[in-house]
Amino acid sequence: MTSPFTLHSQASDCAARRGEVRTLHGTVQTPVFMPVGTQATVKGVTPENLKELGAQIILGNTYHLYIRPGHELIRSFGGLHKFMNWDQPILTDSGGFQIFSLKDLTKITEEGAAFKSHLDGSKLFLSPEDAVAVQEALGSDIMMCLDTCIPYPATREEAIASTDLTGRWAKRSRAAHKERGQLLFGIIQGGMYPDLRAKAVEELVEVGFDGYALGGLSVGEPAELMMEITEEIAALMPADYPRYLMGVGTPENLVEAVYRGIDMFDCVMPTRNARNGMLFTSSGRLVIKNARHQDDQRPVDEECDCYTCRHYSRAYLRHLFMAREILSSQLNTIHNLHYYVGLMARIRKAIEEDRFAQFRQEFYAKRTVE
Ligand SMILES: CCOC(=O)Nc1nc2cc3nc(NC)[nH]c3cc2c(=O)[nH]1
Ligand SMILES: [Zn+2]
Repeated sequence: MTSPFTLHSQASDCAARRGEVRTLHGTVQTPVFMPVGTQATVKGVTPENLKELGAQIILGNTYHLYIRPGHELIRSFGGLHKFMNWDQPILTDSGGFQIFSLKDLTKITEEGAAFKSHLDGSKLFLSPEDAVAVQEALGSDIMMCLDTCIPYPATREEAIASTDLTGRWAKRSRAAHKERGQLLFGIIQGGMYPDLRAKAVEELVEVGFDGYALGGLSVGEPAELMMEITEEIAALMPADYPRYLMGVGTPENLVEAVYRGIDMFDCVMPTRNARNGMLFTSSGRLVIKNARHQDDQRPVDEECDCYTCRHYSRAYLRHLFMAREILSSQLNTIHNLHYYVGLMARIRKAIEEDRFAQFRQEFYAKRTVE
């Protein structure tokens, strides 16, 4: 197994590292934040907007695309890149998380997951092999194994049963994946039990993947617990392979997880919060509908050079939001994604210059809660 990951520099005073992941559609500089594009679009922005704000790689969602428009249709267009006009890397999740979040609609057996479509209630089934086949049809650069995401809290027995099943499914996913340049990542479960997670790492490394993801976190557990598990398990994940923390997180979560050795992140927060009028800035969060922005001529963030901050005032963005204008989502999303992608660029530079621990101090010093 040759690793797609190259380590450029390791921080001298913490686990943070600067690297790159080679994929079919290009090399991704890490640490990296991946905007979420669930239904073959990052909601509210075009691929050109994404390139301008610096996005390197985006997430597609297997479950949603399987349900609609269907992976065979997308295959007939030459895959997801062509279908959505995005020619840079795409990571597709197995959809496991979405299927299991429809929990009352899902039945898990050794064979796979039987579930009802959230669109029309029709009965569907995905085995680990099916999930790989769907992602191969989509042509994603990084595929994820079908896994079972353990809810929080879960008993040790539940965690053991679910983690062991995820391990058997990972073996089947690896066997089903024909080597065509697409990368396949394994997902570490284990609930909030470090010994179960350590065992899961060992088993997945034994099977051999192109990268390893920490699953089953950011599922409602306290932030401290998420960081404890991340710290302990990241240290056990192969240092010469990409480490991906799924579904995380706030800007603070990203800084803390990079500090503990994580390379890759995805989260709906910057895009979803943008549509709800919650904007990220270098000094904290800003709620645009707040009356105090009504006649404020300043941009969202004076330190931001995104398209939105270069052309529009807080007053205008508040007006668009109050009027429920479509442009509100577009401009707010451009700003929030620029903030997240820009934060990762500043983190990469800090690690290159071996001053990440200092960067982390300064990052907190500036955050006065708005
Ligand atoms: C992105 C890879 O996803 C998968 O294929 N399965 C999976 N997805 C998750 C997504 C998550 N999002 C959050 N919080 C917002 N936690 C997550 C966990 C998983 C997971 O365990 N397994
Ligand atoms: Zn901005």
